Amino acid sequence: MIPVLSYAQLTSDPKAFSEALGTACRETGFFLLADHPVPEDLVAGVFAHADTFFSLPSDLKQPLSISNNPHNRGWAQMGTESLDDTSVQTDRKEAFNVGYDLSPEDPRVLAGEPFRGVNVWPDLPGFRDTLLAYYRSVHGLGVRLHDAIAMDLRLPADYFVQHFTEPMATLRILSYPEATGADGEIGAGAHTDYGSLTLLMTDGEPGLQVRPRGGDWTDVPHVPGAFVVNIGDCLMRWSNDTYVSTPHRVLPPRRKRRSIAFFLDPNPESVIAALPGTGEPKYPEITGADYLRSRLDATYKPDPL
Ligand SMILES: O=C(O)CCC(=O)C(=O)O
Ligand SMILES: [Fe+2]
Repeated sequence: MIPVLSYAQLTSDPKAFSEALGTACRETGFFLLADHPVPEDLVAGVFAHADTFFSLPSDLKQPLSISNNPHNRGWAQMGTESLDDTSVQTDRKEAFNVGYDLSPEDPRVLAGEPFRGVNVWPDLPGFRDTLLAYYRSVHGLGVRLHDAIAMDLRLPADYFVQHFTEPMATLRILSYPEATGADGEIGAGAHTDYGSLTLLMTDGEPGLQVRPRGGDWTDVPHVPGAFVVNIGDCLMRWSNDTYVSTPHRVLPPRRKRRSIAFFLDPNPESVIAALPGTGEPKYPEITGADYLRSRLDATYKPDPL
Protein backbone atom coordinates (compact mmCIF):
# COMPACT_ATOMS: atom_id res chain seq x y z
CA MET A 1 0.00 0.00 0.00
CA ILE A 2 2.92 2.35 0.67
CA PRO A 3 5.15 1.90 -2.37
CA VAL A 4 8.93 1.85 -2.21
CA LEU A 5 10.54 4.01 -4.89
CA SER A 6 14.19 3.90 -5.84
CA TYR A 7 15.61 7.39 -6.23
CA ALA A 8 18.25 6.02 -8.63
CA GLN A 9 15.42 5.49 -11.11
CA LEU A 10 14.89 9.24 -11.37
CA THR A 11 18.14 9.28 -13.36
CA SER A 12 17.92 5.89 -15.12
CA ASP A 13 14.24 6.11 -16.12
CA PRO A 14 12.73 9.49 -15.15
CA LYS A 15 9.40 8.77 -16.81
CA ALA A 16 8.82 5.54 -14.87
CA PHE A 17 9.95 7.23 -11.63
CA SER A 18 7.63 10.22 -12.02
CA GLU A 19 4.71 7.96 -12.90
CA ALA A 20 5.24 5.81 -9.81
CA LEU A 21 5.63 8.91 -7.68
CA GLY A 22 2.49 10.46 -9.21
CA THR A 23 0.46 7.36 -8.42
CA ALA A 24 1.65 7.38 -4.80
CA CYS A 25 0.89 11.12 -4.48
CA ARG A 26 -2.65 10.69 -5.83
CA GLU A 27 -3.52 7.54 -3.87
CA THR A 28 -1.95 7.50 -0.39
CA GLY A 29 0.21 10.61 -0.41
CA PHE A 30 2.99 8.49 1.14
CA PHE A 31 5.93 6.57 -0.29
CA LEU A 32 9.28 5.24 0.85
CA LEU A 33 12.39 6.46 -0.95
CA ALA A 34 15.40 4.14 -1.12
CA ASP A 35 18.76 4.57 -2.94
CA HIS A 36 18.91 8.31 -2.24
CA PRO A 37 22.05 10.44 -2.06
CA VAL A 38 21.86 11.58 1.59
CA PRO A 39 24.94 9.98 3.22
CA GLU A 40 24.31 7.36 5.88
CA ASP A 41 26.95 8.80 8.19
CA LEU A 42 25.28 12.22 8.00
CA VAL A 43 21.99 10.66 9.13
CA ALA A 44 23.81 8.83 11.93
CA GLY A 45 25.50 12.10 12.91
CA VAL A 46 22.16 13.90 13.24
CA PHE A 47 20.73 11.10 15.39
CA ALA A 48 23.81 11.19 17.64
CA HIS A 49 23.65 14.98 18.08
CA ALA A 50 19.90 14.77 18.70
CA ASP A 51 20.47 12.29 21.54
CA THR A 52 23.09 14.56 23.09
CA PHE A 53 20.82 17.60 22.83
CA PHE A 54 17.70 15.98 24.25
CA SER A 55 19.61 14.59 27.22
CA LEU A 56 20.69 18.11 28.30
CA PRO A 57 18.95 19.43 31.43
CA SER A 58 15.90 21.59 30.75
CA ASP A 59 17.54 24.76 32.04
CA LEU A 60 20.05 24.59 29.16
CA LYS A 61 17.29 24.00 26.58
CA GLN A 62 14.79 26.54 27.94
CA PRO A 63 16.61 29.63 26.56
CA LEU A 64 16.17 28.08 23.10
CA SER A 65 12.39 27.68 23.49
CA ILE A 66 10.32 27.83 20.30
CA SER A 67 7.58 29.55 22.31
CA ASN A 68 9.63 32.74 22.40
CA ASN A 69 10.61 32.46 18.76
CA PRO A 70 8.50 34.16 16.07
CA HIS A 71 10.23 32.17 13.32
CA ASN A 72 9.35 28.59 14.27
CA ARG A 73 12.86 27.72 15.48
CA GLY A 74 14.22 26.17 18.64
CA TRP A 75 13.20 23.70 21.33
CA ALA A 76 9.62 22.47 21.71
CA GLN A 77 9.45 20.96 25.16
CA MET A 78 7.21 18.06 26.08
CA GLY A 79 3.59 19.08 26.61
CA THR A 80 3.55 22.17 24.41
CA GLU A 81 2.32 20.71 21.16
CA SER A 82 -0.83 19.00 20.08
CA LEU A 83 -0.71 17.97 16.44
CA ASP A 84 -4.29 16.70 16.66
CA ASP A 85 -6.11 20.00 17.05
CA THR A 86 -9.36 18.22 17.94
CA SER A 87 -7.70 16.68 21.03
CA VAL A 88 -6.88 18.16 24.46
CA GLN A 89 -4.11 15.56 24.84
CA THR A 90 -0.64 17.00 24.19
CA ASP A 91 1.98 15.00 22.29
CA ARG A 92 4.57 13.04 24.34
CA LYS A 93 7.62 14.18 22.49
CA GLU A 94 10.21 16.91 22.44
CA ALA A 95 11.64 18.47 19.34
CA PHE A 96 14.12 21.02 18.04
CA ASN A 97 13.63 23.03 14.83
CA VAL A 98 16.21 24.48 12.47
CA GLY A 99 15.03 26.84 9.73
CA TYR A 100 16.61 28.23 6.58
CA ASP A 101 19.90 29.59 7.85
CA LEU A 102 20.44 33.33 7.51
CA SER A 103 22.96 35.66 9.09
CA PRO A 104 21.77 38.25 11.63
CA GLU A 105 22.83 40.95 9.12
CA ASP A 106 20.59 39.64 6.33
CA PRO A 107 18.29 42.55 5.33
CA ARG A 108 15.24 40.29 5.56
CA VAL A 109 16.16 39.35 9.11
CA LEU A 110 16.73 43.00 10.02
CA ALA A 111 13.36 43.90 8.47
CA GLY A 112 11.64 41.20 10.55
CA GLU A 113 10.14 39.43 7.52
CA PRO A 114 8.02 36.39 8.40
CA PHE A 115 10.04 33.16 8.67
CA ARG A 116 13.25 35.08 7.98
CA GLY A 117 14.86 34.70 11.36
CA VAL A 118 18.17 33.40 12.63
CA ASN A 119 18.57 29.91 13.99
CA VAL A 120 19.23 29.30 17.67
CA TRP A 121 21.85 26.73 18.70
CA PRO A 122 22.83 24.80 21.79
CA ASP A 123 26.45 25.03 22.85
CA LEU A 124 27.40 21.55 21.58
CA PRO A 125 30.46 21.00 19.37
CA GLY A 126 29.55 19.90 15.84
CA PHE A 127 25.78 20.20 16.37
CA ARG A 128 25.26 23.22 14.14
CA ASP A 129 27.52 22.07 11.29
CA THR A 130 26.01 18.57 11.20
CA LEU A 131 22.41 19.79 11.23
CA LEU A 132 23.09 22.41 8.57
CA ALA A 133 24.88 19.85 6.35
CA TYR A 134 21.85 17.57 6.66
CA TYR A 135 19.52 20.49 5.95
CA ARG A 136 21.35 21.30 2.70
CA SER A 137 21.47 17.69 1.59
CA VAL A 138 17.77 16.97 2.16
CA HIS A 139 16.74 20.36 0.76
CA GLY A 140 18.51 19.38 -2.48
CA LEU A 141 16.81 16.00 -2.54
CA GLY A 142 13.39 17.55 -1.91
CA VAL A 143 13.82 19.97 -4.81
CA ARG A 144 14.78 17.07 -7.13
CA LEU A 145 11.63 15.23 -6.05
CA HIS A 146 9.65 18.28 -7.13
CA ASP A 147 11.17 17.85 -10.61
CA ALA A 148 9.51 14.43 -10.73
CA ILE A 149 6.27 15.94 -9.42
CA ALA A 150 6.40 18.56 -12.19
CA MET A 151 6.91 15.83 -14.80
CA ASP A 152 3.98 13.86 -13.42
CA LEU A 153 1.77 16.98 -13.58
CA ARG A 154 2.90 17.67 -17.18
CA LEU A 155 4.72 20.85 -16.17
CA PRO A 156 8.27 21.78 -17.21
CA ALA A 157 10.64 19.67 -15.11
CA ASP A 158 12.15 22.74 -13.43
CA TYR A 159 8.75 24.33 -12.70
CA PHE A 160 9.12 24.25 -8.90
CA VAL A 161 12.79 25.19 -8.66
CA GLN A 162 12.00 28.92 -8.32
CA HIS A 163 9.69 28.19 -5.37
CA PHE A 164 12.28 26.39 -3.25
CA THR A 165 15.39 28.57 -3.60
CA GLU A 166 15.25 29.87 0.01
CA PRO A 167 12.38 27.88 1.40
CA MET A 168 10.61 27.94 4.75
CA ALA A 169 11.91 24.42 5.21
CA THR A 170 12.26 23.13 8.75
CA LEU A 171 14.59 20.41 9.92
CA ARG A 172 13.08 18.97 13.08
CA ILE A 173 14.70 16.39 15.30
CA LEU A 174 12.22 14.52 17.49
CA SER A 175 12.43 12.30 20.54
CA TYR A 176 9.53 10.25 21.92
CA PRO A 177 10.00 8.77 25.41
CA GLU A 178 8.84 5.22 25.97
CA ALA A 179 5.15 4.79 26.74
CA THR A 180 4.03 4.82 30.37
CA GLY A 181 0.81 3.01 29.49
CA ALA A 182 -1.39 5.86 30.79
CA ASP A 183 -4.80 6.28 29.15
CA GLY A 184 -4.99 8.43 26.06
CA GLU A 185 -1.22 8.78 25.71
CA ILE A 186 -0.08 9.72 22.21
CA GLY A 187 3.39 10.34 20.71
CA ALA A 188 2.13 12.64 17.96
CA GLY A 189 -1.61 13.14 17.49
CA ALA A 190 -3.31 12.50 14.15
CA HIS A 191 -2.54 15.27 11.68
CA THR A 192 -1.60 16.08 8.13
CA ASP A 193 1.62 17.96 7.43
CA TYR A 194 1.42 21.60 6.43
CA GLY A 195 4.02 21.95 3.73
CA SER A 196 4.74 20.68 0.28
CA LEU A 197 6.73 17.50 0.96
CA THR A 198 7.99 15.94 4.20
CA LEU A 199 11.06 13.69 4.16
CA LEU A 200 11.25 11.66 7.35
CA MET A 201 14.03 9.44 8.65
CA THR A 202 13.18 7.14 11.56
CA ASP A 203 15.31 4.95 13.82
CA GLY A 204 13.33 1.75 13.19
CA GLU A 205 11.33 1.84 16.42
CA PRO A 206 7.69 1.29 15.39
CA GLY A 207 4.95 3.82 16.08
CA LEU A 208 4.28 5.73 12.85
CA GLN A 209 0.90 4.97 11.31
CA VAL A 210 -1.08 6.39 8.38
CA ARG A 211 -4.80 6.46 7.75
CA PRO A 212 -5.49 6.46 4.03
CA ARG A 213 -8.80 7.98 2.97
CA GLY A 214 -11.55 5.43 3.60
CA GLY A 215 -9.13 3.07 5.40
CA ASP A 216 -7.92 2.20 8.91
CA TRP A 217 -4.76 3.10 10.74
CA THR A 218 -1.87 1.11 9.24
CA ASP A 219 1.77 0.81 10.33
CA VAL A 220 4.32 2.42 8.05
CA PRO A 221 6.90 -0.28 7.30
CA HIS A 222 10.53 0.40 8.14
CA VAL A 223 13.01 0.10 5.30
CA PRO A 224 16.46 0.80 6.79
CA GLY A 225 18.01 3.94 5.33
CA ALA A 226 14.92 4.89 3.29
CA PHE A 227 13.04 8.14 3.73
CA VAL A 228 9.33 8.14 4.43
CA VAL A 229 8.06 10.86 2.09
CA ASN A 230 4.61 12.38 2.26
CA ILE A 231 2.55 15.12 0.68
CA GLY A 232 1.61 18.08 2.87
CA ASP A 233 -1.51 20.24 2.75
CA CYS A 234 0.23 23.04 0.86
CA LEU A 235 1.00 20.76 -2.10
CA MET A 236 -2.49 19.29 -1.93
CA ARG A 237 -3.89 22.81 -2.24
CA TRP A 238 -1.34 23.81 -4.89
CA SER A 239 -2.20 20.74 -6.98
CA ASN A 240 -5.90 21.63 -6.60
CA ASP A 241 -6.45 18.35 -4.72
CA THR A 242 -4.83 16.22 -7.45
CA TYR A 243 -2.46 14.97 -4.75
CA VAL A 244 -3.59 14.03 -1.26
CA SER A 245 -2.13 14.73 2.16
CA THR A 246 -2.87 11.82 4.45
CA PRO A 247 -3.44 11.78 8.22
CA HIS A 248 -0.72 10.10 10.23
CA ARG A 249 0.23 9.78 13.90
CA VAL A 250 2.87 8.34 16.19
CA LEU A 251 1.76 5.88 18.86
CA PRO A 252 3.63 5.98 22.19
CA PRO A 253 6.61 3.71 21.49
CA ARG A 254 7.65 0.65 23.53
CA ARG A 255 11.18 2.04 23.67
CA LYS A 256 12.43 5.59 23.19
CA ARG A 257 11.96 6.51 19.53
CA ARG A 258 13.80 9.17 17.52
CA SER A 259 13.05 10.63 14.14
CA ILE A 260 14.32 13.39 11.86
CA ALA A 261 11.69 15.25 9.87
CA PHE A 262 12.39 17.69 7.07
CA PHE A 263 9.34 19.76 6.21
CA LEU A 264 9.83 21.37 2.84
CA ASP A 265 7.60 24.41 2.52
CA PRO A 266 7.98 26.85 -0.39
CA ASN A 267 9.61 30.29 -0.30
CA PRO A 268 7.56 32.65 1.91
CA GLU A 269 6.65 34.92 -1.01
CA SER A 270 5.66 32.06 -3.36
CA VAL A 271 2.06 32.35 -4.41
CA ILE A 272 0.17 29.10 -3.97
CA ALA A 273 -2.43 29.05 -6.73
CA ALA A 274 -3.90 26.04 -8.57
CA LEU A 275 -1.15 24.63 -10.81
CA PRO A 276 -1.67 24.87 -14.58
CA GLY A 277 -3.68 21.95 -15.92
CA THR A 278 -5.33 21.05 -12.60
CA GLY A 279 -8.77 22.48 -13.46
CA GLU A 280 -11.02 25.16 -11.96
CA PRO A 281 -9.26 26.50 -8.79
CA LYS A 282 -10.87 25.21 -5.60
CA TYR A 283 -8.99 27.59 -3.28
CA PRO A 284 -8.08 31.27 -3.31
CA GLU A 285 -4.45 32.21 -3.84
CA ILE A 286 -2.33 32.57 -0.72
CA THR A 287 1.35 33.20 -0.07
CA GLY A 288 3.45 30.39 1.35
CA ALA A 289 4.11 32.46 4.50
CA ASP A 290 0.44 33.25 5.20
CA TYR A 291 -0.52 29.63 4.71
CA LEU A 292 2.17 28.21 7.01
CA ARG A 293 1.53 30.81 9.72
CA SER A 294 -2.17 29.97 9.81
CA ARG A 295 -1.35 26.29 10.30
CA LEU A 296 1.33 26.78 12.97
CA ASP A 297 -0.88 29.04 15.05
CA ALA A 298 -3.33 26.17 15.48
CA THR A 299 -0.63 23.79 16.79
CA TYR A 300 1.14 25.50 19.68
CA LYS A 301 -0.06 25.90 23.23
CA PRO A 302 1.76 28.16 25.71
CA ASP A 303 4.62 26.64 27.76
CA PRO A 304 3.39 25.06 31.01
CA LEU A 305 4.23 27.25 34.06
O1 LIG B 1 8.19 11.17 14.17
C1 LIG B 1 7.59 10.73 13.20
O2 LIG B 1 7.79 9.59 12.78
C2 LIG B 1 6.56 11.55 12.49
C3 LIG B 1 6.42 12.94 13.02
C4 LIG B 1 5.41 13.73 12.27
O3 LIG B 1 4.55 13.22 11.60
C5 LIG B 1 5.47 15.20 12.32
O4 LIG B 1 6.21 15.75 13.16
O5 LIG B 1 4.79 15.84 11.49
FE1 LIG C 1 3.65 14.67 10.31
